[in-house]
Amino acid sequence: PIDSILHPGPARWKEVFPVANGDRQSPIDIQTEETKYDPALPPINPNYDPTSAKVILNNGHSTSVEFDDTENKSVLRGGPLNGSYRLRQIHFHWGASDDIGSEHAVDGKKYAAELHVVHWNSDKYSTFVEAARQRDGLAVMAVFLKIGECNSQLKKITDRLDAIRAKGKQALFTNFDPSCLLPHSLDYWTYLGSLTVPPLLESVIWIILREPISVSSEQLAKFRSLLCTAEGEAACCMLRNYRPPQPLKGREVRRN
Ligand SMILES: NS(=O)(=O)c1ccc(-n2ccn(-c3ccc(F)cc3F)c2=O)cc1
Ligand SMILES: [Zn+2]
Repeated sequence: PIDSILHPGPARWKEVFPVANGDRQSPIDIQTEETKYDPALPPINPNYDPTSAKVILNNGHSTSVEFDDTENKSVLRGGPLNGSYRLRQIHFHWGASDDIGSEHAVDGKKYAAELHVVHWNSDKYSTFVEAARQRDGLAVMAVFLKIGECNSQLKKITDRLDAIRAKGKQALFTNFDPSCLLPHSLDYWTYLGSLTVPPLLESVIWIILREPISVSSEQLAKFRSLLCTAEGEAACCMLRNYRPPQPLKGREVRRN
């Protein structure tokens, strides 16, 4: 199963998922001097209903908040997107220390962590799984987390992590609008890429917000105390879960 390949780490994923060496893999290191200003790019327009939030879970390689995506209650529109992309889940990536942890990098600089807000094209496709196999099927908005003040909005998540320490555990988590985790500015970079975790499908329109949000060192430590093992197994902490930057292979990165 996918879990067993996750453990050896990103270097061995290509043995099971040849697309790991594909032409539009993620994450990437964004060279800001090479990004192209596109005056035709409109603002992004997230519109989330807090009652869509359902559960917070530990899936063994990250923690995610899952949303009800059976109707168009929480959607992302605008930016590089054609039509509505329905919110499915949010999750995080982090590292073993505060100086690394993000998946995307900016001019070689990595942030302490990265939030991913995952959506699928509900105008053209009927399920997430179907959309995940299409070139324009998914849209993931990425937000960088930098070490600083305790983030009171993020506290709603970090305070629940002790209830889902073991892999497979979940807890009710509703009345949550992920817009509360977005920075003041919604300025972004955008490029065509992939899932950064197996099955590494090349179906993601990436929207990377240029302004980071803050996270305190103590909050970040709580993510690292999550376990990638189930209850009853020898405990193993989820110290890192980021994929390193992948070759750009001629792709363009645009900015609004
Ligand atoms: N880090 S990320 O690029 O945002 C990212 C990486 C991997 C996934 N991912 C992996 C498996 N799945 C998945 C879950 C349920 C399902 F029915 C089908 C999937 F592909 C998924 O959404 C989702 C998001
Ligand atoms: Zn992710």
